[in-house]
Formats: sequence, C-alpha cells, structure tokens
Amino acid sequence: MIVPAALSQNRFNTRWYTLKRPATTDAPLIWRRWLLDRGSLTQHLVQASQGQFSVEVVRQLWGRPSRSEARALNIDPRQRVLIREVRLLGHGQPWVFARTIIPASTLTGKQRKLKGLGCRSLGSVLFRDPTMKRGPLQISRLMLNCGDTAWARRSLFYLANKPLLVTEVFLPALQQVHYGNK
Ligand SMILES: C=C(O[C@@H]1C=C(C(=O)O)C=C[C@H]1O)C(=O)O
Repeated sequence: MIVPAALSQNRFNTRWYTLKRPATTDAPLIWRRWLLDRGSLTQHLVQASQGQFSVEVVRQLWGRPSRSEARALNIDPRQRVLIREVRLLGHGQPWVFARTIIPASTLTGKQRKLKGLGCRSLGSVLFRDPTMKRGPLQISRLMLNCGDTAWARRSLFYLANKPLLVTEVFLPALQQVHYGNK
C-alpha cells in the first residue's frame, strides 16, 4: 500500500513551497499541468481514464493533524479533526493518494455532509458549491513508503468560509498516463 507516511507523521518534516510563478517549479512539463491546475482533479482523472475512474476510501477517522497541517489550517495541533484518506483510481490503478483534513468547526450546517462522502469524490461536492474558494497551491516532493518519490500538492478550500486542507500525491502509475492537450 503506497500510503505516504510523510504526510501524517511529523518526523518527516515535509517542506511545502508556494509557487509564485508556475515556471519556478522544476517539475517536468506534464506534471506542471497536473500539479498547478486549480480546477477539479477528479474531472481531469475522469477524462484521462475515459470514465474508468473510482474513489477507494483507505480510511476515515477522527484524529490529530500533523504539525504542518495544523499550521496550514491555523488550528491547534491538539485539535481533533476528521481525516479522510483515499486513493483515486484510473482503470483500477492507484493514480493519486489524497488526504483531507477537516476541522470539526467546518462540519456544520450544509458541510456536515462531508462526513458521509464514502466513495463519492470530494471534488464533486467542492466544485459544485457556490461558496467554494481555494487558497494558493503548495508543492512538495515526497518520499513514498515504497521508496519512490512523488510530486504532491496541497491547498486550503473554503466552503461558507470554513476551511479544509486537501493534499494530493501523484503516484508513479500516473506517469504512464498520456493526458491529451485538453
Ligand atoms: C478536491 C478534489 O477532490 C478529489 C477527491 C478527493 C476525495 O474524494 O477525498 C480528495 C482530493 C481530490 O483529489 C478534486 O477533484 O479536485
């Protein structure tokens, strides 16, 4: 199971870079398209997989954020948050690992439904919400448990001005995907 411990464990001290200009990343061009697009990643993956797309929930639990996640959300690291970890599959292959951190204070009102997403994509809720705002993208290069490294990005989303932090790791299998110039 490729589950990047570098996201959830403080000991990895993963460094995140906010890109001032796309050109500043040394990511290969194809990755820049994936890494830096502010639209729905789900939509890209549905297109790239010709609809053979699915969401596999790895785990969902109440727990504590990493220090880095708490800093990004500007919350106390001792605060309990809802943690959702999924793999996004194309043609049954894991293409993206995603970890979303949702403070309890965000799971109120209409946003309570985020607790019961199951295998529906988070993106299908976020990008349909007229109140949705997205903060700047941060980029990192992570060490995966299997020893590979992978490009990752994260950003804050806001629904009705309430934050959640979404981190996406682009797994090695995604490199085989020849994504058309759409
Ligand atoms: C934010 C999006 O939702 C995607 C789906 C996720 C999920 O179902 O947990 C998490 C992160 C994203 O890769 C998106 O589609 O852009």
